[in-house]
Amino acid sequence: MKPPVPLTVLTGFLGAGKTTLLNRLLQDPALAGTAVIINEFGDVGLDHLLVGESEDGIIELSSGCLCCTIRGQLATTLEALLRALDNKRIARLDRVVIETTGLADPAPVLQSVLLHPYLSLRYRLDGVVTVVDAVNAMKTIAAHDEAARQIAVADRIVLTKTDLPAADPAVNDAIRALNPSAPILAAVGDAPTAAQLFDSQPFAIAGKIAAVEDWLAAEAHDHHAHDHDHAHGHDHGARHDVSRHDARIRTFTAIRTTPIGRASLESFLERLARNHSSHLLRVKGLVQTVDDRDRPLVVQAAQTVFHPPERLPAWPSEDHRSRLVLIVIDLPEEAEAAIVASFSSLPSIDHADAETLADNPLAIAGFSGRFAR
Ligand SMILES: Nc1nc2c(ncn2[C@@H]2O[C@H](COP(=O)(O)OP(=O)(O)OP(=O)(O)O)[C@@H](O)[C@H]2O)c(=O)[nH]1
Repeated sequence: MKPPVPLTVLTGFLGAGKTTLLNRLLQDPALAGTAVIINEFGDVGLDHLLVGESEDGIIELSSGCLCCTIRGQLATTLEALLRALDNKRIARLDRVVIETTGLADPAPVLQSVLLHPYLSLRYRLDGVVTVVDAVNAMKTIAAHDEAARQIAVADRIVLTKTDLPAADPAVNDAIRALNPSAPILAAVGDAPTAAQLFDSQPFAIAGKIAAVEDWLAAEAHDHHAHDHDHAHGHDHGARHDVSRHDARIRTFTAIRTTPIGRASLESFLERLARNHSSHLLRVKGLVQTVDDRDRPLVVQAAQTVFHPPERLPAWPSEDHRSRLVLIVIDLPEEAEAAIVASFSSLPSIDHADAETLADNPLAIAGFSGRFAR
């Protein structure tokens, strides 16, 4: 039998910086021959479009969460990769990286490989890399169990957003309380290399807090007892999701078919942040603006931190509609409908009032009110 293929799980809460890190790492020639499996919670996947310049080796698992309803799809995909390698349909498979959704509980993802009779022989769990956002982490750890678990199981931790003024210096201690041994590497400055993050010791429970063993054991029990059919306390999702996540968390997509004036977009985002800040977990989108229809803007927010939008050099797929994926908590349905309506019917005339917005005391933290050209 061929030597096992190293497999890395890349996790971290919503918007922490997983795709950004992956994009940078994939430019390293050491990672040629790496297959990337991307899973998103939103019902319109965007990450696979935002990774790298080509889609070679990028596999998008359909929407839903890897730790829940689509776990079977992960096993099928991992098996299909091995079959393609064995049948020489692909020349090499040097490594697999699985980027989980930000809401994924890592235990079921790990167990779906570790407990699988065939996959556990052909893949070697090389480690868990967890991305932690220095601005939002303290709040996130307190509010979402998954975020604490992602940190606790990590073999390597990458700390992002330490360059932002709102970065919280207490985050290191909070990480250490959950994970006493994983090296913490800063994403900013001397960014971690593939060699520092991959090929660590194989994933092991030793050195991790005792709860990690309990979570994995509980998951192993569920795995055998139910063959994982989201039976244990999962939300059977009235609106969009069938997952184990808090029923308070929802995702929806706003779509717009005509280009937006930049000032209108800025004003929309400003209102979104102002009116719904406590409900926003993630906003991510590709937006067609009036002034540059061929180069979409990538709009990004992690909770209340709106990152400066960036222009892509071209549309990454045939679909040129503006799409905004939102993941929200406790957002009333009427507010969701209002956001969708407002995004889809904004006036497309650009009022060019960016300066007024930049001076606005309600302007979005971390966002100058101006777009990069
Ligand atoms: N200032 C700053 N911004 C960062 C850093 N890392 C990531 N970002 C920004 O954070 C935003 C979200 O980054 P992503 O890489 O898309 O986050 P993600 O974890 O893949 O998000 P999901 O897959 O939706 O959970 C983007 O606008 C990034 O440019 C960092 O170290 N500093």
